[in-house]
Amino acid sequence: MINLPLGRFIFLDKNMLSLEQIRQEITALDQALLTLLAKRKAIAIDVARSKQATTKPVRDIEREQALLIRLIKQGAELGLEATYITQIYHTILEDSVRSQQVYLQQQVNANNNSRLTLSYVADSEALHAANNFYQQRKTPISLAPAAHFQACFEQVEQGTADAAILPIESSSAGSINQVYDLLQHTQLAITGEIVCQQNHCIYSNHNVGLDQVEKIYTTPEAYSQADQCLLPYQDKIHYLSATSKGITELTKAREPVALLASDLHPGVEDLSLIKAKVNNQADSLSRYIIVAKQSIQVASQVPAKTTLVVSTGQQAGALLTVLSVFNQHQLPMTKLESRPVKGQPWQEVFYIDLAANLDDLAMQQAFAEIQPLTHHFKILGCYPSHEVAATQLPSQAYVDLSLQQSKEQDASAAQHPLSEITQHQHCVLVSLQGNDIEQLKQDCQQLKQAGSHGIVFSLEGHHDVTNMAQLLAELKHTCQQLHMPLGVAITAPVQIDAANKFAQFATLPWSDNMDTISACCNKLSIATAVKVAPDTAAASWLAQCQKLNTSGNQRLFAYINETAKVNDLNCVSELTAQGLFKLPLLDQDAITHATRCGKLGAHLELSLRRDNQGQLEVSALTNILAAIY
Ligand SMILES: O=C(O)C(=O)C[C@]1(C(=O)O)C=C[C@@H](O)C=C1
Repeated sequence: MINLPLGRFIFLDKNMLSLEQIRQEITALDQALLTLLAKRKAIAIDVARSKQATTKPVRDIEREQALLIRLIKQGAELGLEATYITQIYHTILEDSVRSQQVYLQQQVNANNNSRLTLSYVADSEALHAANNFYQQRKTPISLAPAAHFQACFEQVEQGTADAAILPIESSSAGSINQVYDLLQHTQLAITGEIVCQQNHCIYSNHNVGLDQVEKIYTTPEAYSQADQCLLPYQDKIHYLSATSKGITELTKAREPVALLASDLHPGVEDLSLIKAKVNNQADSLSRYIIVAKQSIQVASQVPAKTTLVVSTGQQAGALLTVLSVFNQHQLPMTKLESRPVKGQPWQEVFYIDLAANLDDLAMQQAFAEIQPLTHHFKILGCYPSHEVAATQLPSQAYVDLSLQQSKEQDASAAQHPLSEITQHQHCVLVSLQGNDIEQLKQDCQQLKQAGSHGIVFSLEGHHDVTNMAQLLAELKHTCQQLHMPLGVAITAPVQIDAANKFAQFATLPWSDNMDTISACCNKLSIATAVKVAPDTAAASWLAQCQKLNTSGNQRLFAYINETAKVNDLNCVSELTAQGLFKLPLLDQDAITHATRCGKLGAHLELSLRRDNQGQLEVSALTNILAAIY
């Protein structure tokens, strides 16, 4: 029998009570939870005060890891899943870090929380980002809508607004050139950044499919973030200068028409959602900057970014010389953008973001060194970095936790077919195969309950494009509902289009015919892991790796079968150390290391099979993959 969490038994007892009574109990529990969360948040400010005195950085990753491990252990005793705990605590810790940063920033900038007039382009999702940002700072805002980005700059320069929020880049469509060009000449300073997730969706005035709509309205910016899904409907696309105009068109039209818009755009909530999350990339992030007349200081405990603009002239190696100064002072560059200079054909200025505080000694030294190397050099601002990356646990911690838990499990639970997953519940991808979608849906549900983090569906034997698309569309839907990533194991080029459309990552077998594998990788737009062949000679490793590296897929990984010979591992490690094997290699060491750096989560891949009686069984550990999706 599956080891049911304790909570389920309590739930059965509660069936004896009326729904009303149970809901009252839930309401009381929620109230108690909120009171505790508010207390925790208040204590975070005490921590910030103590850090102000000791100048310790706000973030303490080791403390967070220890806290998560302790909570996962305590949670397991209470029947709570590890993923449930880590998800909740990532949110709590993010809020704690942000609250501390806001407090420390207010100390160094003497912020009095008085009302601020914020300029923004009226037709944009920026408002949503700004509301969250200023709410956290307990700063009330009045809005000053502007018709375009230039008007935002003008309002702040002329004093009719205190600050402006402007989009600067999106992770799927790149930089917003107009805003970069306006930064070239402004006297304003960048005082903040906001990064937020954006989902583009298709809305309509009728509840119909895309085939039935006559027109699809979009702005060029929105289109560039979701063009792949609209390729079959090119003749229906109508461009508009603003999404709000599209909303007006949809309200006016009698016939079915559609609009591509961000789900954060005001007004979309009154339309029918006909296709959700159509972004070319699953996670589409938008980055905004805040500009104001006065630059700000960033407290030394808070991670900072500094943005500057330089021009170097066109002599050979000029930009390289400037960038190498940052390298020598170990100042990480997070963004480099070039823009043409108006009136000077083929001359360019470079915008550089550095992950460092302007007051750092290394920054001051670097700036002193680069000034003589540049024609033009201006600091656009130093501001708190918005990103608070969720702390990952080292994979060894997961292994220790599952070993400890498996020891504590009674013998009958250990014999359950899915107990292999339960034992590794924090780090498992399960591969499964088949044709029967109902059966597959059930399997996914069981796997989720047993603690699997995701699915790798084997496409072996699937060649019919239409059937494959139908099956994967359903599987994707099921996995989305279960919050599990869907990967596919590709065995033939005909499966690639469906993989790109429905899966979050793909695995490919290593093959002697590297041209075919390389061609597959080239066409895959999702993260792709290529399984490493056993017993390969060093020269052949290199040749294969070079082929893959020229495939054009930027999210390519090699991964090693756990049963690979020690010889293979040594050979690849040696070549990697010499800088010859350039594909990121996901062996156990790499995963542990990456997880420690908070970059990748470790996942073990198990296989799900059915025995002759149709009983589920999980094979022993087969592969090790990292969370590349
Ligand atoms: O203990 C600290 O140093 C804190 O700042 C508190 C806290 C937390 O909220 O638990 C928040 C941020 C740190 O990264 C670690 C823990």
